[in-house]
Amino acid sequence: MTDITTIALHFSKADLLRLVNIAHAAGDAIMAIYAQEHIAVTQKSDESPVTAADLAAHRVIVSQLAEQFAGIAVMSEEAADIAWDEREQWQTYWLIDPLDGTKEFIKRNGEFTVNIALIHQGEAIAGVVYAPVLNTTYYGARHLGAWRQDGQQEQLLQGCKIPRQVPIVVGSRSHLSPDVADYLNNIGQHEMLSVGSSLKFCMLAEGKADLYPRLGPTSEWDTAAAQAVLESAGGKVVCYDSGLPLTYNQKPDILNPYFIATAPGWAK
Ligand SMILES: Nc1ncnc2c1ncn2[C@@H]1O[C@H](COP(=O)(O)O)[C@@H](OP(=O)(O)O)[C@H]1O
Ligand SMILES: [Mg+2]
Repeated sequence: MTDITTIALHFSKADLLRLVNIAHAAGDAIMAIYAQEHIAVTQKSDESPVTAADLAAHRVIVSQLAEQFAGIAVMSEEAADIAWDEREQWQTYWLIDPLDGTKEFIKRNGEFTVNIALIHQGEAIAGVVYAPVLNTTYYGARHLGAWRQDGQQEQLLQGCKIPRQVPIVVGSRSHLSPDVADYLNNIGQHEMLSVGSSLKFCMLAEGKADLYPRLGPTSEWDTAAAQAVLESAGGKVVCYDSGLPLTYNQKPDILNPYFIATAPGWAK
């Protein structure tokens, strides 16, 4: 067994807390830019926005991962130009979105996150999602569980203990698609919450919502860390068409298929 496989298969709570510290360091870099009066925004080739905060967080994460978990490949939203020929060989790698919810960051509503996931054989097996403005961190790993940390306090995530009569659905604040609107018309009575970034998955993990239908585009780095948190809490993320779990690095295209994420205990 190689060292890398050992890390993936024996990922410990101590390893997870090291990842949390890396996400917090990236959050500090983001907040230094958030505090500035003017935030310069550049459009990427796909017309999505990028700021100095995305790039600063990327650099912090990549350098600290290399220091603390040497030898594991990294794919980041901010360094995604890696040929399929090369990455299809990867059994284990870090998949990161240094700043998910860039539009929310620009709007300064706090609903943006740092995301670091460990992918092993196509599955998101560990992940950290940190919302620096909210001072809240969600983290989890398969076979360990999932937690929420506010300051020093840590709470185990297990979804909602008592099923709700009227389900709460979460959707994107900035990218709600017509397909989601159609889906919602067909699910009967529900309450709708609009939230930016990967926080939506975390709300399912902590029992604040029941369902997150994403019938619109996302990339693999948008979902991996939060999927790891949600699944470690007992929830699910499945492809809308196939009903199979959402997987990573199984195809050249980095876009995810449409998916449905559900809270622990969701049975409808
Ligand atoms: N047309 C599109 N193609 C690919 N990804 C898209 C997209 N529209 C939105 N997204 C993704 O949705 C993410 C934001 O999620 P939400 O809408 O749930 O807040 C964005 O992450 P970034 O902010 O990291 O770019 C972006 O990657
Ligand atoms: Mg993103």
